[in-house]
Amino acid sequence: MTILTDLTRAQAKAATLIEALPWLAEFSGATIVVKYGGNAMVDAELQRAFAADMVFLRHAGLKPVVVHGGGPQISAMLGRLGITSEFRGGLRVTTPEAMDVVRMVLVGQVGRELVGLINAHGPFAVGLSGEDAGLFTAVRRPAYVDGEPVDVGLVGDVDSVDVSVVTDLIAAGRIPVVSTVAPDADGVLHNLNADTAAAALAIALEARKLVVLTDVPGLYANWPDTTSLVSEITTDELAELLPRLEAGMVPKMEACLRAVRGGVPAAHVVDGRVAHSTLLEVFTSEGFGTMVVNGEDGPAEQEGTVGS
Ligand SMILES: Nc1ncnc2c1ncn2[C@@H]1O[C@H](COP(=O)(O)OP(=O)(O)O)[C@@H](O)[C@H]1O
Ligand SMILES: CC(=O)N[C@@H](CCC(=O)OP(=O)(O)O)C(=O)O
Repeated sequence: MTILTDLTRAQAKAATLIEALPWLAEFSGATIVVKYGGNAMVDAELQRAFAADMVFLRHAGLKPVVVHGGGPQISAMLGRLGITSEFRGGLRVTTPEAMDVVRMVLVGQVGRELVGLINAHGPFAVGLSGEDAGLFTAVRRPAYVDGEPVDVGLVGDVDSVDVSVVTDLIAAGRIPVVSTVAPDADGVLHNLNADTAAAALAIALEARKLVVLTDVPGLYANWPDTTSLVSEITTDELAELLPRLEAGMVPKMEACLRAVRGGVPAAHVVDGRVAHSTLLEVFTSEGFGTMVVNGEDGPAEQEGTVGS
C-alpha cells in the first residue's frame, strides 16, 4: 500500500512538472514584470517564497523584473515618526516631509530586504530606484475624488522611462528590483504609485506579462461581494468598471488597463498571500487571479494557445 501511495504522489509531482512544459516553451526568454505589493508582504515565509519564484523564473530562462510597493510599511514608519498621512483616490498625499520617509522606506528598507532575500539564492538581484540612470522621470499627478481633481502633493505619474539600466542588468543575468521614486524635470523627487510605475516599465520593456501581487484573490466586480471575483476582463470592460472601483484598486486596475492598452499582452492581479502565486500564474494552465486582456481579442490569441 505504501508503495502505491508513493507512486501516486510521484505521478502527481511529475504531472505538475509536465504541466509547466508548454508554458516554459511559451515564455522562454520573455520579460515578465512582477509588482510585489506591500500588502502581499505579510510574512517572512511568503517573502522567501516570492524571492524563490523570481530565481526560479530566472533559471527557467525568463527575465523577471521586480517592482515593489510598500504602502503599509511607509504608513507604519510615518506613524512611528508622528507624521500623519492620508490617501485620496488611492494615492498618498505626499508632503516634502513625507517624501523623505517614502524614499527611506522604499529604497532603504523594502527594496534592500527583497534584494537580500533573492540574493540568498545567488548573486542575482540588483536594487535601483527611478533615480538611477534616469530610469523614470515624474510629472505631478492629481488624484480624482468624485470625478474632481485633488492635489496630492509630491505624487508623480511616470513621464519618461529609460530602460537601458534595466536591460543592461537583464543582459548581465541579474534580476532588477525597482523602488518607485523619481525626480521631475526640475530634479524634485516624487512618490510614484508602484502599480503605475510597474505598468509604465512593462510597456517600455515590451514585457510579455505584468503580474501584480496583492492581498486579495483578484478583482471583485462588486466589492466586497466575494462571489463577484473576475477571472478575466477585457480592457473595454475594465474601462467601464473603473469609475465604480474603490481606493486601492483604482491605481492598480488603471495600471493593468494602461499596460495592456500599451501593448503588454496580459496583466494579472493575483493573491500574493498564496505561496508561489507567481509560479502558479505563469506555469499552470488554469491561470490564477484576474487576467486583463485586450478588448478586441480573446485570451487565446493574446497569450498563446498552449495548455488551456
Ligand atoms: N473591487 C475590488 N476588488 C478587490 N479589492 C478591492 C476592490 N476595491 C477595493 N479593494 C481593496 O484594495 C486592496 C488592494 O489594494 P492596495 O491596498 O493598494 O494593495 P497593494 O499594497 O497590494 O498595492 C484590497 O486589499 C481590497 O481591500
Ligand atoms: C503615490 C502613492 O500612493 N505611492 C505609494 C507608493 C508605494 C506603493 O505603491 O505601495 P503598495 O504597492 O504597497 O500600495 C505610497 O506612498 O504608499
